[in-house]
Parts: sequence; C-alpha cells; structure tokens
Amino acid sequence: MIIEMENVSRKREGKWILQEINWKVEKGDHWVLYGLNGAGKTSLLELINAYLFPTTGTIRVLGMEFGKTYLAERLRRRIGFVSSLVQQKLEPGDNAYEVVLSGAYASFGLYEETTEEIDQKGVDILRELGCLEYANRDYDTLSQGEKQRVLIGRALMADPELLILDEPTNGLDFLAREELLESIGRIAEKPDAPTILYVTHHIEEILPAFNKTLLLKEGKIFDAGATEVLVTKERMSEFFGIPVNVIWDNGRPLLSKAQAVRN
Ligand SMILES: Nc1ncnc2c1ncn2[C@@H]1O[C@H](COP(=O)(O)OP(=O)(O)OP(=O)(O)O)[C@@H](O)[C@H]1O
Repeated sequence: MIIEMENVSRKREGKWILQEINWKVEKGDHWVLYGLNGAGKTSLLELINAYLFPTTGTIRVLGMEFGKTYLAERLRRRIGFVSSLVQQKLEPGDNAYEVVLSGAYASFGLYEETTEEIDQKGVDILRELGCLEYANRDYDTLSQGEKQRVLIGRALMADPELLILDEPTNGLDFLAREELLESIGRIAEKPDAPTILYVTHHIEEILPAFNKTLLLKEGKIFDAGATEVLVTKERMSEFFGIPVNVIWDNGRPLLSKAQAVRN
C-alpha cells in the first residue's frame, strides 16, 4: 500500500480544512487529485509529505505510520515531489544537469562528489525527458516547460516509490503542456514506474494512465475511484453544482459548461 488514510481530519486556525478522509492508494495505480481552489489539495499533500499532521485519524505512507516508524526525512527521500515550492528552493546558478543530479542526494544544490553511476543516470534521465540539449544551461534561463522537465528528472533520480506532481503544467502554453503530459504519460506507463499522484485544476489533463481519481470538495472526499466512472457528465455536474458536459476523446476528458436550456 502506498498511502492509507483512515478518518483523517485536520484543523487549521479553528477551521476544519480536511474532514474524514478515508483513502487508499495502491501500487500500480496512478491517481489524479482534483479540486477547486481551497478544496484542501495542498493540505492533503502536506499530510502525505509529513509537513503537516492530522488532528485526528491515522496516516500510513509507504508503510510508515506517523508516531511509529515515522521519520519525516526518511519518508521524504522515498517520495519525488515536483511543485512550485521545490522550484523556489533550488540553488541559483546551477545548470539543468546539476539540478537533476542533486535529486540523488535529496539536496538543493550539489554538494557531494558524484559517482560515475550517478552521472550516467542523470544523463539517461535527461535524455529520456528530452532535456539533453539544454543540460548545461543555467536552470534559471530555461523556459517554464523545460524547468518542469528538469524538476521531474530531479525527482526521478532518487527512484521514488511515489511521484507527486503538483500542478506541473502551471504557466505552460498549450503545446508545452501537451509535450509535458506526453512525457508524464511515458513515465506512468513504464513497468517500473513510481505510483503517480497528479494534482490539477484541469480535467483536460487527465491522461489515460491516470486510472484513479479523487475529487476533493470543501475539505471532504466527494468521490474517489475509477476515473472513467467519476469523470462523467452526471457526476461532474453534481460535483460542481452546475450542469457541465464531459466529452471523452482519445482517452482524455474535455469539460465545458452546459448551455442553459431556454424555453
Ligand atoms: N496555514 C493555514 N492557516 C489557516 N488556513 C489555511 C492555511 N493553509 C490553508 N488554509 C485553508 O485551508 C483550506 C484549504 O487550502 P489548500 O491550500 O489546501 O487548498 P487547495 O485545494 O490546495 O487550493 P488551491 O487550488 O487554491 O491551491 C483553505 O480554506 C485555506 O484558506
């Protein structure tokens, strides 16, 4: 089991921001975490990464339970995390290759002498993600799409069991977004892929490989399960509280607001 949450609730400044979360993520599945602004997605990720603890309930991530075998640092080394927070922490002046290599040491900046094996692995990952041509460029000079690839490469260096991608397409144009999604799809479909948890505001980003979806609404699980069962016109209209249309095209859903019927 990758993630197990039992009756998890979390209070922040007197307000329940997550309530009664019961959720299991099994190895072999790839999940989309979908919710509107303020639904609690970031808080849920913080619980998984042990930056935040539940007020009530129990959490086990990668077999480690808080308060028992739980050591936050040890746990985080087994989780690949790609988010704007990680981007902010990077060492200025590092090139793309160095950023990727630093993932092997879970550090921001490269302070250790790398081994030949790690160097080679970094090159392989850069090649796989299509980043080789800008490997020697300063990370800061890369486009947003290139930066996200490098951050995913950095996360993959540590062979994570769980890969969390928190809104990785933020700030990307249509083509850059689709190219990045293609790369993520390729990672997800590899036999030895880490379990992916993909956090997004955009239904259109659900890839065929994301077989499970969690719909989070106002701090509660609205529904969780097979993507094709949840992401339907009926269920999504209930989720939003307004009529919407969902069209599936080539294994990808498209969402639009349904036109009001006029009498
Ligand atoms: N440090 C905090 N103190 C108090 N309330 C907080 C804190 N952080 C988040 N919240 C509240 O918790 C709720 C959930 O926030 P969270 O950031 O987890 O949502 P989200 O789904 O990630 O939203 P978004 O998509 O806008 O990033 C919000 O109502 C938010 O105002």
